[in-house]
Amino acid sequence: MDSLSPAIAPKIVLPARNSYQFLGPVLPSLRPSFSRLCKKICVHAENTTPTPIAPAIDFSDPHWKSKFQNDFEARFNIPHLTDIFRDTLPIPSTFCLKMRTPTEDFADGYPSDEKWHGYINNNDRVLLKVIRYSSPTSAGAECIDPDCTWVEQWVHRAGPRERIYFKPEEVKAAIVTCGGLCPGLNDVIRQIVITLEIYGVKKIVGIPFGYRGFSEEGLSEMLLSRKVVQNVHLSGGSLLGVSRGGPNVSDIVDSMEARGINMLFVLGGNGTHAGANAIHNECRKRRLRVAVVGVPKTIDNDILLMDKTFGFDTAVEEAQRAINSAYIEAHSAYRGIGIVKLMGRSSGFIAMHASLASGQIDICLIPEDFLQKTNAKDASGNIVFGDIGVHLQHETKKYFKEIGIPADVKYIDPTYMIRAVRANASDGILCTVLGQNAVHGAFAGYSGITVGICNTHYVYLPIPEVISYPRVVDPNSRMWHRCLTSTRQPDFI
Ligand SMILES: Nc1ncnc2c1ncn2[C@@H]1O[C@H](COP(=O)(O)OP(=O)(O)O)[C@@H](O)[C@H]1O
Ligand SMILES: O=P(O)(O)OC[C@H]1O[C@](O)(COP(=O)(O)O)[C@@H](O)[C@@H]1O
Ligand SMILES: [Mg+2]
Repeated sequence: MDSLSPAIAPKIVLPARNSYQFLGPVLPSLRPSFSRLCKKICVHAENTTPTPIAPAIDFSDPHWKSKFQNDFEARFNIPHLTDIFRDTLPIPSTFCLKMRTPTEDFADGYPSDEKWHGYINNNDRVLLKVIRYSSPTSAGAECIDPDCTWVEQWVHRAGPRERIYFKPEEVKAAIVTCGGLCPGLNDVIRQIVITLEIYGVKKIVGIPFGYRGFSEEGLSEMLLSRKVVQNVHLSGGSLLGVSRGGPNVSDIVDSMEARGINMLFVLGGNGTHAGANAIHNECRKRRLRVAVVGVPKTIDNDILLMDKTFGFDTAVEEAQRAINSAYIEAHSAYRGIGIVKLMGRSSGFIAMHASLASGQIDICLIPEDFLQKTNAKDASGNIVFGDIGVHLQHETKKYFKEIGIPADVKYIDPTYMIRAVRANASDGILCTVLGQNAVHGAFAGYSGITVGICNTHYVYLPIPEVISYPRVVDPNSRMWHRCLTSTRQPDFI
Protein backbone atom coordinates (compact mmCIF):
# COMPACT_ATOMS: atom_id res chain seq x y z
CA MET A 1 0.00 0.00 0.00
CA ASP A 2 2.95 2.33 0.55
CA SER A 3 3.42 2.76 -3.15
CA LEU A 4 -0.03 4.25 -3.66
CA SER A 5 -0.47 7.90 -4.43
CA PRO A 6 -1.30 10.14 -1.49
CA ALA A 7 -4.67 10.79 -3.07
CA ILE A 8 -5.70 7.28 -2.25
CA ALA A 9 -6.52 6.56 1.32
CA PRO A 10 -6.97 3.42 3.34
CA LYS A 11 -9.61 0.82 3.52
CA ILE A 12 -10.84 0.12 6.99
CA VAL A 13 -12.50 -2.88 8.50
CA LEU A 14 -14.19 -2.84 11.81
CA PRO A 15 -16.52 -5.19 13.58
CA ALA A 16 -19.88 -4.17 14.92
CA ARG A 17 -19.00 -3.42 18.49
CA ASN A 18 -18.07 -0.01 19.50
CA SER A 19 -14.65 0.86 20.83
CA TYR A 20 -11.27 1.08 19.24
CA GLN A 21 -7.87 -0.28 19.42
CA PHE A 22 -6.87 1.81 16.54
CA LEU A 23 -3.95 -0.37 15.73
CA GLY A 24 -3.51 0.81 12.27
CA PRO A 25 -1.20 1.98 9.59
CA VAL A 26 -2.22 3.89 6.61
CA LEU A 27 -0.45 5.32 3.64
CA PRO A 28 2.65 7.05 4.95
CA SER A 29 1.44 10.44 3.83
CA LEU A 30 -1.90 10.03 5.56
CA ARG A 31 -0.63 8.32 8.67
CA PRO A 32 -0.19 11.44 10.78
CA SER A 33 -3.68 12.59 9.86
CA PHE A 34 -5.19 9.26 10.65
CA SER A 35 -3.27 9.04 13.84
CA ARG A 36 -4.71 12.38 14.93
CA LEU A 37 -8.19 11.42 13.78
CA CYS A 38 -7.90 8.25 15.70
CA LYS A 39 -6.74 9.87 18.87
CA LYS A 40 -9.67 12.19 18.54
CA ILE A 41 -12.34 9.55 18.12
CA CYS A 42 -10.80 6.59 19.85
CA VAL A 43 -11.10 7.54 23.43
CA HIS A 44 -11.20 4.11 24.96
CA ALA A 45 -8.65 1.58 23.87
CA GLU A 46 -8.77 -0.68 26.84
CA ASN A 47 -8.62 -4.42 26.59
CA THR A 48 -12.16 -5.53 27.26
CA THR A 49 -11.27 -9.20 27.59
CA PRO A 50 -12.93 -10.41 30.78
CA THR A 51 -10.40 -12.10 32.97
CA PRO A 52 -11.40 -15.63 33.95
CA ILE A 53 -11.42 -16.17 37.65
CA ALA A 54 -8.39 -18.37 38.31
CA PRO A 55 -8.82 -20.86 41.11
CA ALA A 56 -6.56 -20.02 44.04
CA ILE A 57 -3.64 -22.42 43.85
CA ASP A 58 -0.94 -22.83 46.46
CA PHE A 59 2.14 -23.53 44.33
CA SER A 60 4.22 -24.33 47.39
CA ASP A 61 2.07 -27.42 47.83
CA PRO A 62 4.03 -30.29 46.17
CA HIS A 63 0.71 -31.78 45.05
CA TRP A 64 -0.69 -28.62 43.46
CA LYS A 65 -0.52 -30.07 39.96
CA SER A 66 -2.54 -33.19 40.68
CA LYS A 67 -5.01 -31.12 42.70
CA PHE A 68 -5.38 -28.75 39.75
CA GLN A 69 -5.91 -31.66 37.40
CA ASN A 70 -8.51 -33.25 39.68
CA ASP A 71 -10.31 -29.95 39.86
CA PHE A 72 -10.13 -29.59 36.08
CA GLU A 73 -11.49 -33.09 35.58
CA ALA A 74 -14.41 -32.34 37.88
CA ARG A 75 -15.15 -29.09 36.07
CA PHE A 76 -15.08 -30.75 32.66
CA ASN A 77 -17.01 -33.82 33.73
CA ILE A 78 -20.04 -34.14 31.46
CA PRO A 79 -23.39 -34.71 33.18
CA HIS A 80 -24.95 -38.11 32.55
CA LEU A 81 -28.45 -39.52 33.09
CA THR A 82 -27.03 -42.05 35.54
CA ASP A 83 -26.00 -39.16 37.84
CA ILE A 84 -29.71 -38.97 38.67
CA PHE A 85 -31.12 -42.32 37.59
CA ARG A 86 -28.45 -44.56 39.02
CA ASP A 87 -30.13 -47.84 38.17
CA THR A 88 -30.59 -47.06 34.47
CA LEU A 89 -29.15 -49.85 32.34
CA PRO A 90 -27.85 -49.15 28.85
CA ILE A 91 -28.67 -51.22 25.77
CA PRO A 92 -26.36 -52.09 22.88
CA SER A 93 -26.14 -49.24 20.43
CA THR A 94 -28.56 -49.25 17.52
CA PHE A 95 -26.12 -47.06 15.61
CA CYS A 96 -24.29 -49.21 13.17
CA LEU A 97 -22.44 -47.99 10.14
CA LYS A 98 -22.99 -51.23 8.33
CA MET A 99 -26.52 -51.78 7.23
CA ARG A 100 -29.09 -49.75 9.10
CA THR A 101 -32.15 -48.58 7.31
CA PRO A 102 -34.19 -45.81 8.87
CA THR A 103 -37.43 -47.75 8.82
CA GLU A 104 -36.11 -50.89 10.43
CA ASP A 105 -37.96 -52.03 13.53
CA PHE A 106 -36.40 -53.68 16.55
CA ALA A 107 -38.86 -56.53 16.97
CA ASP A 108 -36.06 -59.11 16.99
CA GLY A 109 -33.85 -57.17 19.38
CA TYR A 110 -31.31 -54.43 18.83
CA PRO A 111 -28.56 -54.91 16.27
CA SER A 112 -25.16 -55.37 17.82
CA ASP A 113 -22.13 -56.13 15.76
CA GLU A 114 -19.56 -57.77 18.03
CA LYS A 115 -16.82 -57.51 15.45
CA TRP A 116 -17.17 -53.82 14.80
CA HIS A 117 -15.10 -51.67 17.11
CA GLY A 118 -15.75 -48.23 15.74
CA TYR A 119 -17.16 -46.87 18.99
CA ILE A 120 -15.70 -44.25 21.27
CA ASN A 121 -14.75 -45.40 24.75
CA ASN A 122 -16.24 -43.24 27.50
CA ASN A 123 -12.74 -42.82 28.89
CA ASP A 124 -11.25 -41.48 25.65
CA ARG A 125 -9.98 -37.94 26.08
CA VAL A 126 -8.70 -35.07 23.91
CA LEU A 127 -5.92 -32.74 25.02
CA LEU A 128 -7.31 -29.21 25.40
CA LYS A 129 -4.02 -27.30 25.34
CA VAL A 130 -1.31 -28.52 23.02
CA ILE A 131 1.52 -26.00 23.36
CA ARG A 132 4.15 -26.50 26.01
CA TYR A 133 5.39 -23.00 26.80
CA SER A 134 8.88 -22.80 28.20
CA SER A 135 8.36 -19.40 29.75
CA PRO A 136 5.49 -17.10 30.71
CA THR A 137 7.07 -14.60 28.30
CA SER A 138 6.62 -16.90 25.28
CA ALA A 139 4.19 -15.36 22.83
CA GLY A 140 0.62 -16.18 23.78
CA ALA A 141 1.73 -18.16 26.84
CA GLU A 142 -1.10 -19.48 28.98
CA CYS A 143 0.60 -20.64 32.14
CA ILE A 144 -0.89 -22.00 35.30
CA ASP A 145 2.10 -21.50 37.58
CA PRO A 146 4.96 -18.98 37.45
CA ASP A 147 7.31 -21.61 35.96
CA CYS A 148 4.90 -22.49 33.19
CA THR A 149 4.85 -26.11 34.22
CA TRP A 150 3.33 -28.51 31.70
CA VAL A 151 -0.10 -29.54 32.98
CA GLU A 152 -2.20 -31.85 30.88
CA GLN A 153 -5.84 -30.84 30.57
CA TRP A 154 -8.10 -33.48 29.06
CA VAL A 155 -11.67 -33.19 27.82
CA HIS A 156 -14.17 -35.84 26.74
CA ARG A 157 -13.99 -37.22 23.22
CA ALA A 158 -17.20 -37.07 21.18
CA GLY A 159 -18.68 -39.85 19.09
CA PRO A 160 -20.88 -42.97 19.11
CA ARG A 161 -20.81 -45.19 22.19
CA GLU A 162 -21.21 -48.95 22.25
CA ARG A 163 -24.02 -48.68 24.80
CA ILE A 164 -26.87 -46.21 24.69
CA TYR A 165 -29.37 -44.94 27.26
CA PHE A 166 -32.45 -44.39 25.10
CA LYS A 167 -34.55 -46.91 23.22
CA PRO A 168 -35.04 -45.30 19.79
CA GLU A 169 -38.72 -46.19 19.69
CA GLU A 170 -39.24 -44.30 22.97
CA VAL A 171 -37.50 -41.15 21.76
CA LYS A 172 -39.21 -37.97 20.72
CA ALA A 173 -36.46 -35.64 19.57
CA ALA A 174 -36.83 -31.91 19.04
CA ILE A 175 -34.53 -29.39 17.38
CA VAL A 176 -34.63 -25.66 18.05
CA THR A 177 -32.58 -22.84 16.49
CA CYS A 178 -32.25 -19.60 18.48
CA GLY A 179 -30.59 -16.18 18.27
CA GLY A 180 -29.40 -14.63 15.00
CA LEU A 181 -28.88 -16.50 11.76
CA CYS A 182 -25.62 -18.23 11.00
CA PRO A 183 -24.48 -20.09 7.87
CA GLY A 184 -24.79 -23.83 8.44
CA LEU A 185 -27.89 -24.00 10.64
CA ASN A 186 -29.70 -26.07 8.02
CA ASP A 187 -26.70 -28.37 7.63
CA VAL A 188 -26.76 -29.14 11.36
CA ILE A 189 -30.54 -29.65 11.43
CA ARG A 190 -30.24 -32.01 8.46
CA GLN A 191 -27.48 -34.04 9.99
CA ILE A 192 -29.21 -34.39 13.36
CA VAL A 193 -32.32 -35.72 11.61
CA ILE A 194 -30.34 -38.13 9.44
CA THR A 195 -28.36 -39.48 12.38
CA LEU A 196 -31.45 -39.83 14.59
CA GLU A 197 -33.05 -41.89 11.86
CA ILE A 198 -30.00 -44.12 11.62
CA TYR A 199 -30.39 -44.84 15.35
CA GLY A 200 -34.01 -45.73 14.60
CA VAL A 201 -35.83 -42.65 15.91
CA LYS A 202 -39.12 -41.96 14.18
CA LYS A 203 -40.51 -39.04 16.15
CA ILE A 204 -38.45 -35.99 15.21
CA VAL A 205 -39.82 -32.46 15.32
CA GLY A 206 -38.59 -28.93 14.79
CA ILE A 207 -39.62 -26.18 17.20
CA PRO A 208 -40.42 -23.08 15.14
CA PHE A 209 -38.79 -19.69 15.75
CA GLY A 210 -36.46 -20.46 18.62
CA TYR A 211 -37.58 -20.85 22.22
CA ARG A 212 -40.71 -18.87 21.36
CA GLY A 213 -41.98 -21.94 19.48
CA PHE A 214 -42.44 -23.68 22.83
CA SER A 215 -45.03 -21.22 24.03
CA GLU A 216 -46.52 -18.97 21.41
CA GLU A 217 -49.94 -19.83 20.11
CA GLY A 218 -50.13 -20.53 16.43
CA LEU A 219 -46.60 -21.93 16.27
CA SER A 220 -46.86 -25.66 15.85
CA GLU A 221 -43.98 -28.12 15.73
CA MET A 222 -42.73 -29.25 12.34
CA LEU A 223 -42.42 -32.95 11.60
CA LEU A 224 -38.92 -33.75 10.38
CA SER A 225 -37.56 -36.68 8.42
CA ARG A 226 -34.73 -37.32 6.02
CA LYS A 227 -37.10 -36.56 3.18
CA VAL A 228 -37.97 -33.14 4.61
CA VAL A 229 -34.36 -32.12 5.29
CA GLN A 230 -32.68 -33.73 2.31
CA ASN A 231 -31.87 -30.48 0.48
CA VAL A 232 -32.17 -27.85 3.20
CA HIS A 233 -28.42 -27.33 3.39
CA LEU A 234 -28.49 -25.89 -0.11
CA SER A 235 -29.88 -22.64 1.24
CA GLY A 236 -28.95 -20.32 4.09
CA GLY A 237 -31.11 -19.37 7.06
CA SER A 238 -32.91 -21.85 9.28
CA LEU A 239 -35.65 -24.18 8.09
CA LEU A 240 -37.19 -23.75 11.53
CA GLY A 241 -36.81 -19.99 11.86
CA VAL A 242 -35.04 -18.19 14.71
CA SER A 243 -35.93 -15.62 17.36
CA ARG A 244 -34.61 -13.77 20.37
CA GLY A 245 -36.37 -13.60 23.74
CA GLY A 246 -39.26 -15.92 24.51
CA PRO A 247 -40.70 -17.95 27.38
CA ASN A 248 -39.03 -18.67 30.70
CA VAL A 249 -37.31 -21.97 31.35
CA SER A 250 -40.10 -23.41 33.44
CA ASP A 251 -42.63 -22.82 30.64
CA ILE A 252 -40.26 -24.41 28.13
CA VAL A 253 -39.93 -27.55 30.25
CA ASP A 254 -43.70 -27.63 30.83
CA SER A 255 -44.11 -27.58 27.07
CA MET A 256 -41.50 -30.33 26.61
CA GLU A 257 -43.30 -32.50 29.14
CA ALA A 258 -46.65 -31.91 27.46
CA ARG A 259 -45.21 -32.81 24.07
CA GLY A 260 -43.26 -35.81 25.38
CA ILE A 261 -39.90 -34.51 24.20
CA ASN A 262 -37.02 -36.43 25.76
CA MET A 263 -34.17 -35.35 23.49
CA LEU A 264 -33.63 -31.68 22.79
CA PHE A 265 -31.02 -30.36 20.38
CA VAL A 266 -30.42 -26.67 20.85
CA LEU A 267 -28.58 -24.71 18.19
CA GLY A 268 -27.49 -21.28 19.34
CA GLY A 269 -24.87 -19.06 20.89
CA ASN A 270 -24.05 -17.92 24.41
CA GLY A 271 -27.61 -16.92 25.28
CA THR A 272 -29.14 -20.06 23.82
CA HIS A 273 -26.66 -22.23 25.69
CA ALA A 274 -27.45 -20.46 28.96
CA GLY A 275 -31.06 -21.37 28.22
CA ALA A 276 -30.15 -24.97 27.30
CA ASN A 277 -28.25 -25.41 30.55
CA ALA A 278 -31.16 -24.02 32.53
CA ILE A 279 -33.52 -26.42 30.70
CA HIS A 280 -31.16 -29.30 31.55
CA ASN A 281 -31.13 -28.28 35.23
CA GLU A 282 -34.90 -27.89 35.32
CA CYS A 283 -35.34 -31.36 33.78
CA ARG A 284 -33.08 -32.80 36.47
CA LYS A 285 -34.99 -31.00 39.17
CA ARG A 286 -38.19 -32.55 37.85
CA ARG A 287 -36.46 -35.92 37.47
CA LEU A 288 -37.16 -36.11 33.75
CA ARG A 289 -35.15 -38.56 31.65
CA VAL A 290 -34.24 -35.95 29.09
CA ALA A 291 -31.04 -35.27 27.16
CA VAL A 292 -30.34 -31.65 26.31
CA VAL A 293 -27.47 -31.20 23.86
CA GLY A 294 -26.21 -27.93 22.40
CA VAL A 295 -24.50 -27.21 19.10
CA PRO A 296 -22.72 -23.85 19.31
CA LYS A 297 -24.03 -21.58 16.57
CA THR A 298 -22.22 -18.29 16.49
CA ILE A 299 -21.00 -16.46 13.47
CA ASP A 300 -19.06 -14.29 15.94
CA ASN A 301 -16.87 -17.23 17.08
CA ASP A 302 -17.31 -16.03 20.65
CA ILE A 303 -17.64 -19.41 22.35
CA LEU A 304 -14.73 -20.45 24.56
CA LEU A 305 -12.37 -23.40 24.12
CA MET A 306 -13.18 -24.30 20.52
CA ASP A 307 -11.01 -23.99 17.42
CA LYS A 308 -13.95 -22.28 15.75
CA THR A 309 -17.72 -22.44 15.49
CA PHE A 310 -19.64 -23.30 12.34
CA GLY A 311 -20.53 -20.44 10.01
CA PHE A 312 -17.48 -18.41 10.96
CA ASP A 313 -15.37 -19.46 7.96
CA THR A 314 -18.25 -18.78 5.62
CA ALA A 315 -18.76 -15.32 7.13
CA VAL A 316 -15.08 -14.48 6.72
CA GLU A 317 -15.23 -15.64 3.12
CA GLU A 318 -18.38 -13.70 2.36
CA ALA A 319 -16.91 -10.57 3.96
CA GLN A 320 -14.25 -10.59 1.25
CA ARG A 321 -16.79 -9.39 -1.28
CA ALA A 322 -17.61 -6.30 0.79
CA ILE A 323 -13.94 -5.61 1.45
CA ASN A 324 -13.05 -5.94 -2.19
CA SER A 325 -15.84 -3.54 -3.14
CA ALA A 326 -14.66 -1.03 -0.56
CA TYR A 327 -11.13 -1.38 -1.87
CA ILE A 328 -12.19 -0.77 -5.45
CA GLU A 329 -14.34 2.20 -4.47
CA ALA A 330 -11.53 3.73 -2.42
CA HIS A 331 -8.95 3.17 -5.14
CA SER A 332 -11.12 4.60 -7.85
CA ALA A 333 -12.19 7.70 -5.96
CA TYR A 334 -10.17 10.88 -5.63
CA ARG A 335 -8.96 10.76 -2.00
CA GLY A 336 -11.05 7.70 -1.42
CA ILE A 337 -11.47 5.93 1.88
CA GLY A 338 -13.41 2.69 2.24
CA ILE A 339 -14.99 1.59 5.50
CA VAL A 340 -16.48 -1.86 6.03
CA LYS A 341 -18.37 -2.75 9.20
CA LEU A 342 -18.28 -6.39 10.16
CA MET A 343 -20.42 -7.83 12.92
CA GLY A 344 -18.96 -9.60 15.87
CA ARG A 345 -20.87 -8.88 19.05
CA SER A 346 -17.77 -7.43 20.80
CA SER A 347 -15.57 -10.35 19.83
CA GLY A 348 -13.68 -9.06 16.77
CA PHE A 349 -12.86 -12.39 15.15
CA ILE A 350 -14.65 -11.81 11.84
CA ALA A 351 -12.89 -8.45 11.40
CA MET A 352 -9.46 -9.88 12.27
CA HIS A 353 -9.77 -12.95 10.05
CA ALA A 354 -11.39 -11.04 7.19
CA SER A 355 -8.51 -8.56 7.33
CA LEU A 356 -5.97 -11.35 7.31
CA ALA A 357 -7.67 -13.10 4.43
CA SER A 358 -8.16 -10.08 2.20
CA GLY A 359 -4.72 -8.50 2.16
CA GLN A 360 -6.56 -5.30 1.17
CA ILE A 361 -6.99 -3.86 4.62
CA ASP A 362 -4.94 -0.98 5.93
CA ILE A 363 -6.53 -0.72 9.33
CA CYS A 364 -8.48 -3.22 11.37
CA LEU A 365 -10.24 -1.68 14.33
CA ILE A 366 -11.14 -3.84 17.30
CA PRO A 367 -12.74 -3.68 19.75
CA GLU A 368 -15.11 -0.79 19.23
CA ASP A 369 -17.19 -0.38 22.39
CA PHE A 370 -16.91 3.28 21.73
CA LEU A 371 -20.19 4.90 20.89
CA GLN A 372 -22.30 6.36 23.60
CA LYS A 373 -24.38 3.57 25.11
CA THR A 374 -28.10 3.92 24.40
CA ASN A 375 -29.22 1.46 27.10
CA ALA A 376 -31.14 -0.26 24.30
CA LYS A 377 -31.36 -4.04 24.57
CA ASP A 378 -32.79 -6.64 22.23
CA ALA A 379 -35.42 -9.19 23.27
CA SER A 380 -32.68 -11.49 24.60
CA GLY A 381 -31.08 -8.78 26.70
CA ASN A 382 -28.10 -8.16 24.41
CA ILE A 383 -26.89 -4.54 24.29
CA VAL A 384 -27.77 -2.82 21.02
CA PHE A 385 -24.96 -0.53 19.94
CA GLY A 386 -25.23 2.51 17.74
CA ASP A 387 -23.91 2.21 14.20
CA ILE A 388 -20.16 2.61 14.55
CA GLY A 389 -19.69 2.54 10.77
CA VAL A 390 -21.92 5.56 10.21
CA HIS A 391 -20.19 7.32 13.09
CA LEU A 392 -16.74 6.59 11.72
CA GLN A 393 -17.71 7.67 8.23
CA HIS A 394 -19.04 10.94 9.62
CA GLU A 395 -15.99 11.60 11.80
CA THR A 396 -13.58 10.71 9.01
CA LYS A 397 -15.26 13.04 6.56
CA LYS A 398 -15.41 15.82 9.11
CA TYR A 399 -11.78 15.41 10.06
CA PHE A 400 -10.35 15.47 6.55
CA LYS A 401 -12.51 18.44 5.67
CA GLU A 402 -11.20 20.27 8.71
CA ILE A 403 -7.59 19.68 7.73
CA GLY A 404 -8.27 20.88 4.20
CA ILE A 405 -8.09 17.60 2.27
CA PRO A 406 -11.71 16.50 1.93
CA ALA A 407 -11.94 12.75 1.53
CA ASP A 408 -14.46 10.66 -0.37
CA VAL A 409 -15.55 8.15 2.29
CA LYS A 410 -17.55 5.11 1.18
CA TYR A 411 -19.14 2.94 3.87
CA ILE A 412 -20.34 -0.64 3.37
CA ASP A 413 -22.33 -2.61 5.97
CA PRO A 414 -22.66 -6.22 4.76
CA THR A 415 -23.98 -7.54 8.13
CA TYR A 416 -27.03 -9.50 7.04
CA MET A 417 -25.49 -10.49 3.71
CA ILE A 418 -22.70 -12.43 5.35
CA ARG A 419 -24.87 -14.35 7.77
CA ALA A 420 -27.76 -15.25 5.45
CA VAL A 421 -25.65 -17.23 2.99
CA ARG A 422 -25.38 -21.01 2.92
CA ALA A 423 -22.36 -22.65 4.53
CA ASN A 424 -19.22 -23.14 2.49
CA ALA A 425 -17.69 -26.60 2.11
CA SER A 426 -15.48 -26.53 5.21
CA ASP A 427 -18.33 -25.29 7.39
CA GLY A 428 -20.57 -27.90 5.78
CA ILE A 429 -18.22 -30.61 7.01
CA LEU A 430 -17.99 -29.06 10.48
CA CYS A 431 -21.80 -28.89 10.70
CA THR A 432 -22.10 -32.49 9.61
CA VAL A 433 -19.72 -33.80 12.25
CA LEU A 434 -21.16 -31.60 15.01
CA GLY A 435 -24.71 -32.64 14.15
CA GLN A 436 -23.80 -36.33 14.22
CA ASN A 437 -21.92 -35.98 17.48
CA ALA A 438 -24.82 -34.15 19.11
CA VAL A 439 -27.01 -37.19 18.47
CA HIS A 440 -24.30 -39.61 19.65
CA GLY A 441 -23.97 -37.57 22.87
CA ALA A 442 -27.71 -37.68 23.57
CA PHE A 443 -27.95 -41.42 22.95
CA ALA A 444 -24.89 -41.95 25.15
CA GLY A 445 -26.96 -40.47 27.99
CA TYR A 446 -25.21 -37.12 28.32
CA SER A 447 -27.15 -33.94 28.97
CA GLY A 448 -26.22 -30.32 29.61
CA ILE A 449 -23.37 -30.69 27.14
CA THR A 450 -22.32 -29.07 23.91
CA VAL A 451 -20.23 -30.32 21.02
CA GLY A 452 -17.14 -28.65 19.68
CA ILE A 453 -13.88 -29.00 17.85
CA CYS A 454 -10.69 -28.71 19.93
CA ASN A 455 -7.33 -29.03 18.25
CA THR A 456 -9.06 -30.63 15.25
CA HIS A 457 -10.71 -33.33 17.40
CA TYR A 458 -14.38 -33.44 18.38
CA VAL A 459 -15.31 -33.16 22.03
CA TYR A 460 -18.17 -32.90 24.50
CA LEU A 461 -17.95 -30.04 26.96
CA PRO A 462 -20.18 -29.12 29.91
CA ILE A 463 -22.17 -26.04 28.86
CA PRO A 464 -21.17 -23.75 31.78
CA GLU A 465 -17.49 -24.02 30.80
CA VAL A 466 -18.01 -22.69 27.29
CA ILE A 467 -20.23 -19.75 28.23
CA SER A 468 -18.61 -18.52 31.42
CA TYR A 469 -17.67 -15.40 29.45
CA PRO A 470 -17.65 -14.51 25.74
CA ARG A 471 -14.44 -15.10 23.82
CA VAL A 472 -12.92 -11.96 22.32
CA VAL A 473 -9.79 -11.27 20.27
CA ASP A 474 -6.82 -11.03 22.60
CA PRO A 475 -4.62 -8.07 21.58
CA ASN A 476 -1.62 -10.02 22.91
CA SER A 477 -2.36 -13.08 20.83
CA ARG A 478 -0.22 -14.28 17.96
CA MET A 479 -3.17 -13.98 15.61
CA TRP A 480 -3.69 -10.32 16.32
CA HIS A 481 0.04 -9.73 15.93
CA ARG A 482 -0.11 -11.55 12.60
CA CYS A 483 -2.94 -9.24 11.60
CA LEU A 484 -0.81 -6.23 12.49
CA THR A 485 2.10 -7.64 10.52
CA SER A 486 -0.19 -8.13 7.56
CA THR A 487 -1.86 -4.70 7.58
CA ARG A 488 1.27 -2.87 8.78
CA GLN A 489 -0.96 -0.53 10.71
CA PRO A 490 0.71 1.74 13.26
CA ASP A 491 0.03 1.41 16.93
CA PHE A 492 -2.45 4.13 17.72
CA ILE A 493 -2.77 3.36 21.39
N1 LIG B 1 -29.27 -16.33 30.53
C1 LIG B 1 -30.23 -16.90 29.79
N2 LIG B 1 -31.01 -17.86 30.32
C2 LIG B 1 -31.99 -18.44 29.60
N3 LIG B 1 -32.23 -18.13 28.30
C3 LIG B 1 -31.48 -17.18 27.72
C4 LIG B 1 -30.45 -16.52 28.44
N4 LIG B 1 -29.88 -15.61 27.61
C5 LIG B 1 -30.54 -15.71 26.44
N5 LIG B 1 -31.50 -16.64 26.50
C6 LIG B 1 -32.41 -17.02 25.43
O1 LIG B 1 -31.65 -17.65 24.38
C7 LIG B 1 -32.15 -17.26 23.12
C8 LIG B 1 -31.05 -16.76 22.23
O2 LIG B 1 -30.25 -15.78 22.90
P1 LIG B 1 -29.48 -14.63 22.07
O3 LIG B 1 -28.59 -13.94 23.01
O4 LIG B 1 -30.46 -13.81 21.32
O5 LIG B 1 -28.68 -15.42 20.96
P2 LIG B 1 -27.40 -16.37 21.01
O6 LIG B 1 -27.80 -17.63 21.65
O7 LIG B 1 -27.05 -16.54 19.59
O8 LIG B 1 -26.36 -15.65 21.79
C9 LIG B 1 -33.24 -16.24 23.35
O9 LIG B 1 -34.50 -16.88 23.14
C10 LIG B 1 -33.04 -15.81 24.79
O10 LIG B 1 -34.26 -15.49 25.42
O1 LIG C 1 -29.92 -7.69 14.21
P1 LIG C 1 -29.91 -8.90 15.06
O2 LIG C 1 -30.68 -10.04 14.49
O3 LIG C 1 -30.30 -8.63 16.46
O4 LIG C 1 -28.44 -9.42 15.05
C1 LIG C 1 -27.29 -8.68 15.40
C2 LIG C 1 -26.28 -9.59 16.02
O5 LIG C 1 -26.41 -10.91 15.55
C3 LIG C 1 -25.15 -11.50 15.33
O6 LIG C 1 -24.98 -11.64 13.96
C4 LIG C 1 -25.10 -12.85 15.97
O7 LIG C 1 -25.39 -12.74 17.33
P2 LIG C 1 -25.92 -13.97 18.16
O8 LIG C 1 -24.86 -15.03 18.08
O9 LIG C 1 -26.14 -13.48 19.55
O10 LIG C 1 -27.18 -14.46 17.53
C5 LIG C 1 -24.17 -10.49 15.94
O11 LIG C 1 -22.93 -10.48 15.31
C6 LIG C 1 -24.87 -9.20 15.75
O12 LIG C 1 -24.42 -8.21 16.64
MG1 LIG D 1 -24.79 -14.30 21.27
